[in-house]
Amino acid sequence: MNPIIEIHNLNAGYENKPDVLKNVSLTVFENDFLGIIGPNGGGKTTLLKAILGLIQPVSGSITFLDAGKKVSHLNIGYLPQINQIDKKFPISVHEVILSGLTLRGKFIKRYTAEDKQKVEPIAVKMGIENLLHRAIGELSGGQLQRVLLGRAIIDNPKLIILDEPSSYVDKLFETNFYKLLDEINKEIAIVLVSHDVGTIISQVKNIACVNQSLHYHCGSNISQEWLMGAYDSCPIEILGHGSLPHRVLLQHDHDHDEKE
Ligand SMILES: Nc1ncnc2c1ncn2[C@@H]1O[C@H](COP(=O)(O)OP(=O)(O)OP(=O)(O)O)[C@@H](O)[C@H]1O
Repeated sequence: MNPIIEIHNLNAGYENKPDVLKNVSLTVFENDFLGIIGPNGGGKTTLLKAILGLIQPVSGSITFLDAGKKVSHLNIGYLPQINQIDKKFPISVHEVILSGLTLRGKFIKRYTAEDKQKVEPIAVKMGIENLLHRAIGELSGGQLQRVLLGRAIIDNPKLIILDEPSSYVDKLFETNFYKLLDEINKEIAIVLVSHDVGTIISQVKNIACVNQSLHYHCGSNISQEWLMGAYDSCPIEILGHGSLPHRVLLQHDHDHDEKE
């Protein structure tokens, strides 16, 4: 498997909190489906921001690769948490999907007719072609999620990053959404952040737990027992949640097991 992102000994954070991520190393592969879990405030979003270039590393490196060769840039689609979207903003589904196309390198910063033609096939793929002219304020949470997914993939990215995609949608939408992600994953690598460990277990190929440092767990065939063993230094609260195992990682400290 070819790596597309290699992170080595990354230290990153914010001006007033520079040590959110400590010594983080991680590889994301072509067609990977990597689940990122961890407690609130553990640094999951900060890791995504570092990958997206929204914050600069204090030290360490993030390298992008294409067919084994280092490249300066990787085309990454991002699907934000839907509570970050202002649904009152007067914009149509068509416009939101179109806005995922980068205008980088274009002399005239305007979408062409050719660009606009790319929207409909994406909407068909997402099953929202009948919503193209609706305002986003008229959509359900699940429909908006699909619109944002369409926006994330329209520019043919190598990787899409999804931050908590199943929050605020019901179980049926969630199941259908993950079927869609499986389809997309045949062509595009996915990094998925979720608090729902049950969802992560049933969907992803590899898992990373971020809590200042990062623990990587390779493989998709993860049993409850495996998870308990792998996280023996992290208190995990087990909750009943339909037929899926559902756990919440409580605040824990990876420095502790590194010293052992
Ligand atoms: N812009 C910022 N400036 C300063 N500190 C920040 C900033 N954004 C996040 N933090 C802090 O960095 C730490 C990690 O936050 P981050 O959002 O990466 O965690 P998370 O794992 O994504 O959390 P959650 O699961 O709650 O979304 C937290 O202590 C948070 O308060």
